Amino acid sequence: MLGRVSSGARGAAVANALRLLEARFGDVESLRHVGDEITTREDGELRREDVERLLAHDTLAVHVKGFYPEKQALEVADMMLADEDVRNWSVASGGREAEPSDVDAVGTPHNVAVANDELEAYFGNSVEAMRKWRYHREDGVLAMGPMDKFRLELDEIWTEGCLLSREKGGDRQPFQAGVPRIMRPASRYDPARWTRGFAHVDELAIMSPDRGLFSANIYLRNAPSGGELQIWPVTFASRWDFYRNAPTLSLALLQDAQAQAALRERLPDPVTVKVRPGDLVLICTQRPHGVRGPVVGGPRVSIQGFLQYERGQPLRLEA
Ligand SMILES: O=C(O)CCC(=O)C(=O)O
Ligand SMILES: [Fe+2]
Repeated sequence: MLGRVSSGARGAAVANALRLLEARFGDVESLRHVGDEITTREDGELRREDVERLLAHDTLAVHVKGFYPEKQALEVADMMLADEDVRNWSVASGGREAEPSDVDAVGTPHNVAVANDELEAYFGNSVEAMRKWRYHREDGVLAMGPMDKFRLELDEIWTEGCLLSREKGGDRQPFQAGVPRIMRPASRYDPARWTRGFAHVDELAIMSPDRGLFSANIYLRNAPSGGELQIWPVTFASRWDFYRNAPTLSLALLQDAQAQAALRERLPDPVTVKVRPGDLVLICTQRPHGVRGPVVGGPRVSIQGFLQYERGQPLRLEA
């Protein structure tokens, strides 16, 4: 009888097979994205045709300038910076201990709640956490938060609409639509720390036109220097393209200076998106992307939500 192979041994064997495959057939250059890079809208309108192009991987990003009023974006950013519930967005990657990341979150992102076994608190607080940014101004007027506007308008324009993801069991509580992200200048220079920004994927998977993981970011306040969104223009839509380049692509899961340097050397140069307070940018998070570092001179504030896409189903927003 054959002995059972331990999952660790199997993992190592698979990794080795993929390394051999890449040495023989890998060709990152062949993944270079063809077609449009950034779809930019100057009029503040989120359009169905633009979302369609993003989901079909015809464009690297949809950039809607002035989606949310700039003055209000700065006001909401100040509320976020003053919030007491700030925590570091650290999650373990590549089977390693959780490491501090260069991003703070206001409240708790879902993946952090999973890693820390805090799902009960996450779902107990998700509605309240969203309503924080839907607020009464001093003049008594009710203001809609940036993610509120995005959810409403995406629901209006998208064929199957847009919903919040919901808890599987329990009370079927909603996920949060978005989590505020704060990036601050490094408090000290640490030569061991990678400062150019973390080029990463949030999910490592073949880019299918039928399903995928996307994200919506609404920018609320910029740092004086650094903080642009960068996207590496590669598309891997077939199994063959994916597996024969898998060892290189998987470097985008590691927040490690050596892996980051190797990844940047092998990928084509990134496309840089300059954003202003109030801009909305939609991307596919399976394609390497990151925030250009170092962030210098002041904090960068944004709010981010993930969009789960499955053809024929409503889009699902979660964070
Ligand atoms: O903050 C940004 O500009 C990028 C955020 C990000 O990594 C994402 O949306 O997946
Ligand atoms: Fe990301």
